[in-house]
Amino acid sequence: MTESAAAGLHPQPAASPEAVAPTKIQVNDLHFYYNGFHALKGISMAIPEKKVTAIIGPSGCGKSTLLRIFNRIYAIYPKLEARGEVILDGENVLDARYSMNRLRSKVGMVFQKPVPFPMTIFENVAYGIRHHEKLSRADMDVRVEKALRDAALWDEVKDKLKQNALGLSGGQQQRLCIARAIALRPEVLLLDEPTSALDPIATGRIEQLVEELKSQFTIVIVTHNMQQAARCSDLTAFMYMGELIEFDGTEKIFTKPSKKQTEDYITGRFG
Ligand SMILES: Nc1ncnc2c1ncn2[C@@H]1O[C@H](COP(=O)(O)OP(=O)(O)OP(=O)(O)O)[C@@H](O)[C@H]1O
Repeated sequence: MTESAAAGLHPQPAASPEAVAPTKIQVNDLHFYYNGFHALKGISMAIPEKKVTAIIGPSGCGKSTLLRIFNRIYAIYPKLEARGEVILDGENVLDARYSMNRLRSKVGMVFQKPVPFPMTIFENVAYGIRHHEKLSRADMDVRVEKALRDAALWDEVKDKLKQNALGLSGGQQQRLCIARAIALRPEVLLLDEPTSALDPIATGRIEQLVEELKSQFTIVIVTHNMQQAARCSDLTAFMYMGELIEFDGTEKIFTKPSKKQTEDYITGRFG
């Protein structure tokens, strides 16, 4: 733990019923720099296991940056730098000795725009599994079916598994991307504005899916849509200009926030 976190300079949010769950990811005094630009400033938070944590805040406040640090996407760019700790199950994933392969198998990510690979629906799911495990054909069939069922897509695609995934609708493509991520059996699922390219019906389907998946995964979702955060998360973090302003149970954030900045944002006074 860093000195400032150890000294309690970044106190954890007050205990709320939602927060009473084991911590899956502990963030300690996290700072992030884009080529010298200080994008995250001393973030500390405890993300509970098998709950949905939403990250909200105005454009440019650092939501996506924070999410991407959880699976170290930035590490491929030489001038980007993270300081502090992101402890996943007791180990700091920012430590260069923490293997990228291991991190990717524990932490899955789904992006804003669904990007299926230009291959069959079946192969989209099987491809990543093959990279990590050697399965028999029969076992692979079972794994792919389970991932597609868990992503609530199986019934719609079971008769066209050999068709190109690019022929699916946007909402189906996003559920396929979720299937692809969960097929690797991650423990944490990161969703970066997963519905911003979708219509309201497809959005509702994904929100319902998030609710169903939280019994199996720890989910962190970045969203611009406050109604979405209110509908589908247990905890909500409000960020502003690279700082974590408030982090608490979603109901409390939306009905009785402790900070004026949070209240101004959720009541639409800025942002
Ligand atoms: N590749 C980059 N290089 C330099 N600065 C960046 C880069 N990516 C993001 N930033 C800056 O870091 C800050 C945080 O960006 P980030 O994308 O995390 O915000 P966000 O809250 O997710 O925004 P949005 O809601 O618009 O997606 C912004 O000031 C942004 O301009």
